[in-house]
Amino acid sequence: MAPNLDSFFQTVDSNADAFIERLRQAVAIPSISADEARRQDVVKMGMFLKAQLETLGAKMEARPLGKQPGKEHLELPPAVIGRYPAKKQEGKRTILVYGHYDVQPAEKSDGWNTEPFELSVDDKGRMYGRGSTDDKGPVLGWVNVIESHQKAGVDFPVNLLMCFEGMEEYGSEGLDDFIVAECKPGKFFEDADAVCISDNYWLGTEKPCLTYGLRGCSYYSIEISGPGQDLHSGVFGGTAQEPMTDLTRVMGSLVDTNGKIQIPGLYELVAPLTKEEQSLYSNIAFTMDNLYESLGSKTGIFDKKEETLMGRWRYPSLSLHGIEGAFSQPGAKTVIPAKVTGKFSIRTVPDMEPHEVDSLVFSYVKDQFAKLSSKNKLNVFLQHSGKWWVASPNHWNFTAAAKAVEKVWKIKPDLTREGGSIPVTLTFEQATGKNVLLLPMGSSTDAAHSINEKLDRKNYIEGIKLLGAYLHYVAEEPTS
Ligand SMILES: NCC(=O)N[C@@H](Cc1c[nH]cn1)C(=O)O
Ligand SMILES: [Zn+2]
Ligand SMILES: [Zn+2]
Repeated sequence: MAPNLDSFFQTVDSNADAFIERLRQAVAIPSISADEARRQDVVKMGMFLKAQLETLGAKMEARPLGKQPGKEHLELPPAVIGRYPAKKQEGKRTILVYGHYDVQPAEKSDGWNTEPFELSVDDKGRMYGRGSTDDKGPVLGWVNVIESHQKAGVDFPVNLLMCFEGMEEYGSEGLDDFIVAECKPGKFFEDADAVCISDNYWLGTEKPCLTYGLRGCSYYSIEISGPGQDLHSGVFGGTAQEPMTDLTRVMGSLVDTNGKIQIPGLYELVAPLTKEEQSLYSNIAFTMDNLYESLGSKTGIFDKKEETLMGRWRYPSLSLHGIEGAFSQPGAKTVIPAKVTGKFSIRTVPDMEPHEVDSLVFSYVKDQFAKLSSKNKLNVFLQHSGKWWVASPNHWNFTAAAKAVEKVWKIKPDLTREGGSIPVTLTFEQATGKNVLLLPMGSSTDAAHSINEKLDRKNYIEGIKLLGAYLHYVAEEPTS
């Protein structure tokens, strides 16, 4: 029997302003995991979340994850874990949900139209702010679901286990071992029947999706050093070998303008495209205009949607991210940087094994540098890596989510994969041995990681209904 969700939905609608206020408070905490100076804010955000859930009666714990690898002076932010209702309801399914309370860096001077850490809602209901869609909106979605059930007087349909981390945008450091340990018998997550993660996006702006695949991410640094300190280019230019010159040439050799990775052997690690898989792409509701809208330009590599989707989901990509130590301020400083560190990452796909990718990368970078015959020094290393994940959508967890989408959005969802990475997804699948579903709240134009990140009010409020409806359907769905 379909669950009666009317009073829950009405309560979400009548509390919408309070839920937006909750998001405003969360966005105001600059919980940037990549910035050491913001570590206290990351912790503050974790404590904010814990307090909100405790007020609603959830049993919460902030679990320490130890020191940050490579930065032993820094404590990792805690895993905020919880259970709602506090006491297990026997005979009901247990659903484990995951999200992250850290965010990507953001400065107004990057080009934001509004202050990144002040939620700013425009007349079209677009709620701008760092973390609004990635991932504070979806994480607070679960909090709002609990509150709406209480206010509506509706019985909570499942046992909810929660796992919220503060280092996702920095490779989920410390979390894998914690999850594995907590899924063991007698531990916090032992009785999870299925897992749900809301931390990705629709392909366009109109049609919701359920996601069953992610690319992995292997993130590298190339460090090149030479002079003992930064130099005056008038005094030393033409007489010193310059680290930045070497670095840009090595970085420029990694990938071409059309995204083709230049590292020999890399594409040989990729699973071949089958006829069956090839036929899936044309049925996905996605257009080149969806791409151009979210890209903010028409500078896509491919002209066809199928190639674009495959380029995003099932082939690897290599992106250059930045150079630490390089001059990047306005003006015309005539400096020769003494040491520069180039950052790039490779999004990996089935069947690429991260350690095989590493060894191809390291030997290619070393070869390219050797070709320069430079007297400078090279050090190339992996910062972090997370493996790709592809699951089966033929499972009651996905069936329940599809019913919830139809109930809330009045349309059947597309089944999609995603170009981004959520490193712990695979860890949850392996540690629990249960199905993992990605259930996105935001849309393709949300600009996660970019300037002017936003979440549409409609996606937030209907998204809260979707998460709640999913819990009701998943409670009733027969085992598949
Ligand atoms: N919303 C998920 C997300 O943005 N994930 C990050 C994960 C990551 C990997 N390395 C650094 N961060 C992503 O970039 O896909
Ligand atoms: Zn995220
Ligand atoms: Zn992110």
